[in-house]
Amino acid sequence: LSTFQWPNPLLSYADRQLYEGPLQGFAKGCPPRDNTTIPAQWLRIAYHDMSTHNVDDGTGGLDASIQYELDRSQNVGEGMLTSLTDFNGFRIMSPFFALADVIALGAILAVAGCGGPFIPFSVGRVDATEAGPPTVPEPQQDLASHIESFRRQGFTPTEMIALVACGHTLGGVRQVDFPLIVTDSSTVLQTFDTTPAFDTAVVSEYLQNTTQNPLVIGPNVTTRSDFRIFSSDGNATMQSLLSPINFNQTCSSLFERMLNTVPSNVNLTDPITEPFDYLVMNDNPSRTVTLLWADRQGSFCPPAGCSQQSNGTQSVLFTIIGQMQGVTALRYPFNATINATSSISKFWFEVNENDGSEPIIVDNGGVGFVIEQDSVFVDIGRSEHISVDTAVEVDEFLTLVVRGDSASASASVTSFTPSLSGTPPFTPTLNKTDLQLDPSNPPEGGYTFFTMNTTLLPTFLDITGTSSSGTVTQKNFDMTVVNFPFIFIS
Ligand code: HEM
Repeated sequence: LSTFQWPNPLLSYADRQLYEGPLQGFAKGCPPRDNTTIPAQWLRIAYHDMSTHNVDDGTGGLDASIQYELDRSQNVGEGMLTSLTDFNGFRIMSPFFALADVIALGAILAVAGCGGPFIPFSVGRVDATEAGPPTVPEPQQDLASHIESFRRQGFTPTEMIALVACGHTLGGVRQVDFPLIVTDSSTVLQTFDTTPAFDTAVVSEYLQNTTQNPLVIGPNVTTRSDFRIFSSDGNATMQSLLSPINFNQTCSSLFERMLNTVPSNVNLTDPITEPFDYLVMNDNPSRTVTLLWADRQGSFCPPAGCSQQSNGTQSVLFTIIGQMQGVTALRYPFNATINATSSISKFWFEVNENDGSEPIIVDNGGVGFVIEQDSVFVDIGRSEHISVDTAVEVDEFLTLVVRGDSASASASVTSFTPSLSGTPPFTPTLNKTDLQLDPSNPPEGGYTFFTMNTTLLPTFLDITGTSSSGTVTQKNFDMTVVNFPFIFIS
């Protein structure tokens, strides 16, 4: 059981993306693409995006400015646009989860997907709205320039050696983009080492002089940047990285710093290192989990009400991150009826292993899971997900029903829709809609009902109700995790 305090939309969402999110499907098993691997492409773009950081004035860093910098020669490469399209395509950007957070998540999944170490995930990045300075190091630059580039990005000369070795254990150099580095035109991509995995082969092959790394042994001495960097301390750092344990520890902590390199006015969360949205425990078939709640007046309700046992269990399918950490979890769903008049102010759980031990109370660190307001919210049960088969196509839309307290005079919804564009920059659309009173749901139980039609494309909604007693907003209603009642019309 964790110390995580609910509600925290950013941490909850980031945790879910890390442990149950869809992005891992492209990283799991280190899958090949474009003669390299998807993870190699994802790791490189994270470094290039971060490369705009300047420690001296606190500007730049991992801020998705890369989406405005793709036309620069230093960002040449098949994987750049493809990776950004991957990240946008999963539609996991949210009002509080920036593209830069998705780029960081991509790098974490990339390293894990190829068998590398876990990198703790901090979130809260902010996307830039324009390009940063052209400060990605390039192979033809000399050692002094590279040392200065890494200093400006916040890394010492020793850390530079390790960071490049950790990065260049994946992927390689493309002939069409770097014809002076990979001169054999029959080679599409020359890998940095002989294994696609995230491992020490890049180090051992370099130290054994068997390396094929074109930035070490390429015919053009000027572009042997890896050679100059790796040998800059007499190979001392490379020798230390021969140990797989040290390699993994060093790469994990340097990548964590790389991903957390953000403009100085951006504050990141503490790192996420466990799935805290759940009770993570071994399976116990005789366990019972009870949901309890207090009414709006603050009292725990009379015997018949305000407690409900879970109706079954669902096992949680963890991503590669959960799998590598060996965690297992069960989710306990509940179906509870709450009296509209007495309503609910907070809820908590009782977990009973039924093995003679004391039941455990899970109450959000003592305060309970507090429902801040019950004036305005989406009425999931009265909303409908409608699918119409027109013989030509299937149209899908939602009829959303919003409940406002009886005095509500008006209600509006601001929707967040991730970019539908095929090309960067991928900027979301915000749309505000005023809601109509819902004729099919007359006022009841102290509530007025409003309705709107929408497509399934928005992912987050802010719902605002205004009455003589003031304005109340339910922020960040996550459309992607709700199963609305489904209606099929043919
Ligand atoms: C002096 C610093 C560096 C130089 C000069 C450099 C240079 C290069 C070059 C020329 C390529 C080939 C790109 C292509 O053909 O598409 C490449 C690929 C790559 N670099 Fe670096 N790099 C540097 C530092 C780093 C760092 C710190 C990382 C850490 C994440 C990194 C990660 C990668 C990866 C993963 C690839 C493979 C991409 C793929 O296979 O698609 N590089 N690098």
